[in-house]
Amino acid sequence: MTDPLPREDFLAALQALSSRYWGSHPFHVRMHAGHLTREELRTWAANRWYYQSVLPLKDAAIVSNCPEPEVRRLWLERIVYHDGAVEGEGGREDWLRLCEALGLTRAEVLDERHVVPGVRFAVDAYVRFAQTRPWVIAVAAGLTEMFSGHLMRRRVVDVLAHYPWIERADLSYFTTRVDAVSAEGKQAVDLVLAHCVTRADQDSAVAALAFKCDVLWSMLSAIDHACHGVGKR
Ligand SMILES: O=C(O)c1cc(C(=O)O)c2c(n1)C(=O)C(=O)c1cc(C(=O)O)[nH]c1-2
Repeated sequence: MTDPLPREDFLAALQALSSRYWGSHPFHVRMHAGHLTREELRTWAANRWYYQSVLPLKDAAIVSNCPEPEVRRLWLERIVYHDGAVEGEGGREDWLRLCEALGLTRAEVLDERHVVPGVRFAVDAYVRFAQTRPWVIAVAAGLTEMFSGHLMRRRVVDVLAHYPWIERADLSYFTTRVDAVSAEGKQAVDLVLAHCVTRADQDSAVAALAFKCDVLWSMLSAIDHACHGVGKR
């Protein structure tokens, strides 16, 4: 059997996947350069809504597969973060407010009429992954959060600079999320490093993170195609 990687090599193998992260996807590049139309931003927001809306289902799948009470306790906070402790609060609500600021009605976001098949397929694959794989491997898939803090910070600056009709308050999803996502990324990486102790588990964790990078990349490709009239039903 192959020896496990030393902790720093395992961490480096995970971090090396940042090159496959959706930060460099052409759609994000165009967004950050100010090249998207209002209609394209609306298509993005309505489609990404589908990702936002299923994150609690993904996290609940991790909780349901995890025998460790201290991990379950930590992970429940993620569900509450997105769903809010009460109606009208939380990440979900902040995303809906962003959609409204971009000119979408709540009803057309909630009924998912703009969600294209490629986005649904990619996002559903992420939920299915969490339902069917060991909890720590599903946690490893979420390690894209390690890369997202930097991207979100840039997004707020770039969007405010290039789309003058968008106000800072409209971006509260990102301004609120940015610290939480960095803390969650740190928490998740510590769990993965502590619980993936065999080489086989380490390899599965790296493969899980590569899979998640592909999920995110595929989502944006489907959104990009939809903006060009391809892939819409
Ligand atoms: O704006 C972004 O670029 C971005 C990326 C990611 C990510 O990398 O998965 C997440 C988020 N945002 C996010 O807001 C979020 O709540 C989140 C949860 C997860 C996850 O896999 O559990 N990723 C992300």
